[in-house]
Amino acid sequence: MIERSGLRWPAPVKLNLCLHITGRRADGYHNLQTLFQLLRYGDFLSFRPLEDARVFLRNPLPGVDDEQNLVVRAARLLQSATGCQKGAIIDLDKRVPMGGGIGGGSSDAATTLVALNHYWQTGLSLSHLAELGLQLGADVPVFIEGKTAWAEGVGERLQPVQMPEIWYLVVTPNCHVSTAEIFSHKDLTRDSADITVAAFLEQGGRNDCQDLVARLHPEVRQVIDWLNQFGAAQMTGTGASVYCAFASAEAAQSVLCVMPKQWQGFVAQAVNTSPLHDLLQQIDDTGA
Ligand SMILES: C[C@](O)(CO)[C@H](O)COP(=O)(O)OP(=O)(O)OC[C@H]1O[C@@H](n2ccc(N)nc2=O)[C@H](O)[C@@H]1O
Ligand SMILES: Nc1ncnc2c1ncn2[C@@H]1O[C@H](COP(=O)(O)OP(=O)(O)OP(=O)(O)O)[C@@H](O)[C@H]1O
Repeated sequence: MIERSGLRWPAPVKLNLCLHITGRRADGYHNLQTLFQLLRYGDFLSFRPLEDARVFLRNPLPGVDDEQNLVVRAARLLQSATGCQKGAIIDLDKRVPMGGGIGGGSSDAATTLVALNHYWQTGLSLSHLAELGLQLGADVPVFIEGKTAWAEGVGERLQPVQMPEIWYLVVTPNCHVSTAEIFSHKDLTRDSADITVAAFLEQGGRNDCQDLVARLHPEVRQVIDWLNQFGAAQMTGTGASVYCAFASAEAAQSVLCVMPKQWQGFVAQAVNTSPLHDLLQQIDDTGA
């Protein structure tokens, strides 16, 4: 175990390069097909392990009770799944918009499971951690497995895919879209035909939630229309963020520079391997 103080654990975000809803399960959850594209951009966490079972979050999030924070919930879940009696003081450097459809909270949870599994020496495999993480959210497993991937089921059946490491501009309007509300809306399209990953790679795909979200939240429509001037804009997850691909960082940055000020935006590179896994590799290489 490495206990270097100041080790910063990345929690990268994702884009859904398509989101096809193919059916509704008996428990109300939806089966989907999506391409999870990981980005080199996200939150950072640091951990100080404790010899007793207390879990502290040093910087609470506005509007989120510490016990509801996915970071604390992930730590408690690992304790209860393994019987581990250790704890941690956790620093969360929150950089990404909350509730934006880019999986920020899910990625924080995934990084917490992976990091505490390391510090507490609980010895779970990544696939066991991914299975645990699914209890916290449908987007958690992909961040634990750490590969850009084609996903089925509710997002837990993952097949790594190599995608071009191009650049994305991601724009988040100032409105909140509830994932549960969109998935339970009567007008949501739930009968998309299953396609193969090869068909997606050849023809691309769409986001089945996009038209509904844009109708319910006109600001999302405005972002789509604005970004469409520069390329093919698409919404990620259930919104509210919208993205557009660029061949270079400079091209994406030049559009960010003229973005209306009422929106938040960032430019990030697409990556096939999560920065979290780059760090794990570095830890391995330096002889943990
Ligand atoms: C839209 C996506 O972001 C695509 O990556 C995910 O499918 C959503 O993942 P998430 O935010 O981790 O969602 P969860 O916290 O698991 O679920 C939030 C709510 O959305 C609905 N939900 C979510 C995922 C799914 N496949 N079907 C659903 O019906 C459920 O009502 C659930 O109560
Ligand atoms: N560490 C956390 N970071 C962000 N949100 C959190 C966290 N813990 C709990 N939450 C709650 O989860 C909600 C959704 O957060 P998140 O940023 O993951 O949404 P999202 O980007 O839409 O995710 P997804 O794409 O997985 O649907 C927030 O509105 C907040 O109430």
